[in-house]
Amino acid sequence: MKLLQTENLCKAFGSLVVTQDVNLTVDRGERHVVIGPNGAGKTSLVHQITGQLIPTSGRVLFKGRDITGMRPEHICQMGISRTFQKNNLFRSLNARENVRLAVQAKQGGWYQALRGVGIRTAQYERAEQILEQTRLTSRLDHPVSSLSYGEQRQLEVAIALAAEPQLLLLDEPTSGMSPAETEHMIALVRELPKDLAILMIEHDMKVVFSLANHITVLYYGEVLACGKPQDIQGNCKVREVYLGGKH
Ligand SMILES: Nc1ncnc2c1ncn2[C@@H]1O[C@H](COP(=O)(O)OP(=O)(O)OP(=O)(O)O)[C@@H](O)[C@H]1O
Repeated sequence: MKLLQTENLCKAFGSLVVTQDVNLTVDRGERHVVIGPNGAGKTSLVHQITGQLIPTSGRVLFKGRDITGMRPEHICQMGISRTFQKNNLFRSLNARENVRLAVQAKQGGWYQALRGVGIRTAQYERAEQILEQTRLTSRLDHPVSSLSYGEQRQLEVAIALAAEPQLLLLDEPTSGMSPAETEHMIALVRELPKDLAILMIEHDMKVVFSLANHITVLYYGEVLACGKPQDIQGNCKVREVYLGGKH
């Protein structure tokens, strides 16, 4: 059974069809990157998987269960977590507190918050482990507002990991980054546990070919091609509409 499967997924905003019969699968541990020109429907596709958008038709299956149209919190609890194109951090809190709150949310929110100091200590320990995993140990006590842009994006990944996902969705994790920050993010993603599946939207071809073991190309909401990186690189249609273009 596939970890994630979309079946003939369609989404229209009025007469604008942004997802058309998309069939996509992700296996456990797969590093799957979705590419496509601006406006191809990549973010809309991810929003339908994570419940931010309800598909017009078709289904999303996670571990064989139909999750189509479920609420985002419920989908997250089931094992899919995500980052966004723009970050969602508590800017006045430090990195450790941001991640601890995410750990607390995973453990049951307010009920757990009332259960005392022992629980909170364990949450801080878990937050520190995740921040080490995302290369932010030296920034534990720094407020978000003092972190560099690249570090803030790393913190977003840390918060998504706090939900202990089996599938992590990263929406343009390197957009706006300097070359050095991009290299750092590539290394961080490479170091994530091998059994964690990742579905990533990315424009930077260096990042795509550094990380992907599977690529889906979207074009006007449809899957233009799907396969291993070497197949995509050699695909004439893809080269014509995408890789050979300005992207
Ligand atoms: N809520 C909405 N209402 C109407 N149209 C929308 C909505 N959200 C997205 N769209 C349109 O859907 C199309 C696909 O947008 P989407 O953001 O999914 O593309 P994308 O491939 O992620 O683009 P980019 O690479 O620029 O982020 C665009 O034409 C966009 O304007």
